Amino acid sequence: MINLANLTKRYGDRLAVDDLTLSIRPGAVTGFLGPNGAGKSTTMRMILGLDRPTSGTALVCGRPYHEIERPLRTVGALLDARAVHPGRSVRGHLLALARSNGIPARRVAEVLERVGLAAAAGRRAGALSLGMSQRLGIAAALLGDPGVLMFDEPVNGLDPDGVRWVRNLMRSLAAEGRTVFVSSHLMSEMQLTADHLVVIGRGRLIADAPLADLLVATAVLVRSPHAGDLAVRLAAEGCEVVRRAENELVVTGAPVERIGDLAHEAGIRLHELSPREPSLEQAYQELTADSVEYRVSEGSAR
Ligand SMILES: Nc1ncnc2c1ncn2[C@@H]1O[C@H](COP(=O)(O)OP(=O)(O)OP(=O)(O)O)[C@@H](O)[C@H]1O
Repeated sequence: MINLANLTKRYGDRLAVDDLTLSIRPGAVTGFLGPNGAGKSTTMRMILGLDRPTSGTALVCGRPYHEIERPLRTVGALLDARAVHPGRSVRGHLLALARSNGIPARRVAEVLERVGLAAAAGRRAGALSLGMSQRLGIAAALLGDPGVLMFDEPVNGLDPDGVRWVRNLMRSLAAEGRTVFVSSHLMSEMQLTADHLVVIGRGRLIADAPLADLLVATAVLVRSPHAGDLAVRLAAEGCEVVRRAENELVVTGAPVERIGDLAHEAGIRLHELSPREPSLEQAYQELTADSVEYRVSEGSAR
């Protein structure tokens, strides 16, 4: 459990984090969303005792970070995957961390196995690809078997396999009853990963709600030459289905990805699959419209 109460950080005349009060609960993946410069990293750094709040408190399991004995056993974090001693081996990096935190050395082999780096244990940490560095950073976070985990943009720069791997890991860590707090600017990713969302803009809390609440209005238009069969299938999954024309359905109650997967599993061809109402991406854009610091104008290069 992480508890923030009136958490505030000011840099000069700039309010990076502005009076945040919220709780991040165990047994769920909580996505932490916000445009660039919204204050996500600063919030995470304050939770980890790396930045001092100007006012307010950030508690992990009821205590400020600096009062936690052997903190790696309580909270593990990945903030910057490249922050390793480049000359050390993968195993050596983790062993040094384990030693300085009173963690038994056998945990090193366990976490290397869990993140799929067992075969790379002897490689130099500085020579790893970005994806492998992320895995090493995650291994370090898991070393003390902590109940609270925080990841700052863990899928940045990963290929689709890496992204899927991180997603599954987050979900399994939450299923084990841990608190998983993960920042991202990728709404589509959070839509697939998170159970709960915290959205901030210009340091202020914009939304703190279950993912399902932010997706409530989502309806998906589906066109298929076998719309009737698909409608039966979707209804059996608990979706609400309106047949608008011979080949056309409007479906609510499942995200677009799930509908596509169901059609695929049933071997039903689709001619169109498109969200009609606000998706999380759209809901997020509306929520943060007033708080984007640097906006790219329509039509300019991205
Ligand atoms: N050490 C610092 N000194 C001065 N200003 C800072 C410092 N660190 C962050 N800021 C400012 O605080 C605000 C919040 O930054 P922060 O990095 O927390 O945002 P973020 O949501 O993590 O953004 P991004 O997604 O771009 O990483 C920004 O305006 C940033 O310029």
